[in-house]
Amino acid sequence: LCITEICPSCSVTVFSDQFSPNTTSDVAAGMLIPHTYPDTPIHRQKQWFKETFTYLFAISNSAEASEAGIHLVSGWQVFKSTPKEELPFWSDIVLGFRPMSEAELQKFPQHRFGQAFTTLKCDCPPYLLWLEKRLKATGTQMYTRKVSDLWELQSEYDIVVNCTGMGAQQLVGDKQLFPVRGQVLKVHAPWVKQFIRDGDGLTYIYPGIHKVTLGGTREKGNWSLSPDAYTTRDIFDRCCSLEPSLQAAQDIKVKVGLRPSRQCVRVQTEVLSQGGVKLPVVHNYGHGAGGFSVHRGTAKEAAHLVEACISALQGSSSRAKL
Ligand SMILES: Cc1cc2nc3c(=O)[nH]c(=O)nc-3n(C[C@H](O)[C@H](O)[C@H](O)COP(=O)(O)OP(=O)(O)OC[C@H]3O[C@@H](n4cnc5c(N)ncnc54)[C@H](O)[C@@H]3O)c2cc1C
Ligand SMILES: O=C([O-])CC(=O)C(=O)O
Repeated sequence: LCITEICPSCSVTVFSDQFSPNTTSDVAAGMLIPHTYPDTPIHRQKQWFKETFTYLFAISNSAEASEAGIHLVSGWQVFKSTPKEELPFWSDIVLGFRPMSEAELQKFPQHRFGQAFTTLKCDCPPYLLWLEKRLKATGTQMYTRKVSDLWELQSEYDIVVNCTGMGAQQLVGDKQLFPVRGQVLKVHAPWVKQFIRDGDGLTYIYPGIHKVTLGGTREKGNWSLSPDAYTTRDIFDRCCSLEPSLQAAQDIKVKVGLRPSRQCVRVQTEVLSQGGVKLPVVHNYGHGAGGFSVHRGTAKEAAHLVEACISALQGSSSRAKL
């Protein structure tokens, strides 16, 4: 979508072996709370988050909000002891960030410190379907197809953009990319209106428009997409200890996804070459646990890399195909 906005003269084709609701992004809670990428400079991560927050905040204030599944949500991040970094880098981007009061902390007898703020949440899959609709409206073609080698696209396309998430491990042999398995529950508990996140990142309660997401797990190197019954019970118990009213939650569904994790998101141009023929590839994958929080920022940066590739394609047809 960003490419169609930044490079409007391009024709864009999307190939994917899975579409919504069968992607990792469909499993996510979709909360805008960044995760830090250790090898990406903080100013770049902050810029990605700011662009994403600004973009979604505008949608949340528009008549599109409910179809797009974007809404503001207030709540608390609570800690058993005061964290080293009391002010995270994103504290001036979310709204109304402040330390929790003693009165608020009384709700969490096992926690000593907390941060209250308002952020945005994307409800998935509605947000993904809304994006798909907007993309189709630009004339973009979408096909179900698994790409086994980027070079197979060379004869038909001038530039390839690789947004394959965990699939990049096989597709481009990226050994720095690893899965971090996450299991979550989606439950019916419409009285829960505030988000609650344990600062250790393991337990969270995120109310969406129709369902509340209860999490979670972080299992590095585990490729299993099968729900685990013991883990379901454990997540439920942990969430009930933060919000006891969840004991009355109904209609519990279990979902599992593999976070495409890396020390840094790979937003980068690479020029493949075979027998003197070149194929520019713009990579945009490796968003780990924070893809929703930075998706618009990384997509815009990738689209600017595409723009630069188009400028570099001198002598080729004036109408670049992606
Ligand atoms: C349990 C859980 C909770 C999460 N909660 C949050 C949250 O609250 N906030 C947040 O910011 N992030 C969250 N995340 C992280 C977020 O889900 C990911 O960062 C994000 O979904 C990654 O998006 P992606 O488009 O790169 O990958 P995907 O959604 O996996 O999309 C990749 C696409 O590429 C396709 N593909 C792959 N290989 C090929 C190939 N060879 N040929 C053709 N197509 C291919 C796939 O079919 C798929 O459609 C969570 C993740 C999990 C698992
Ligand atoms: O950590 C969170 O708050 C939710 C999330 O992004 C994840 O489970 O990956």
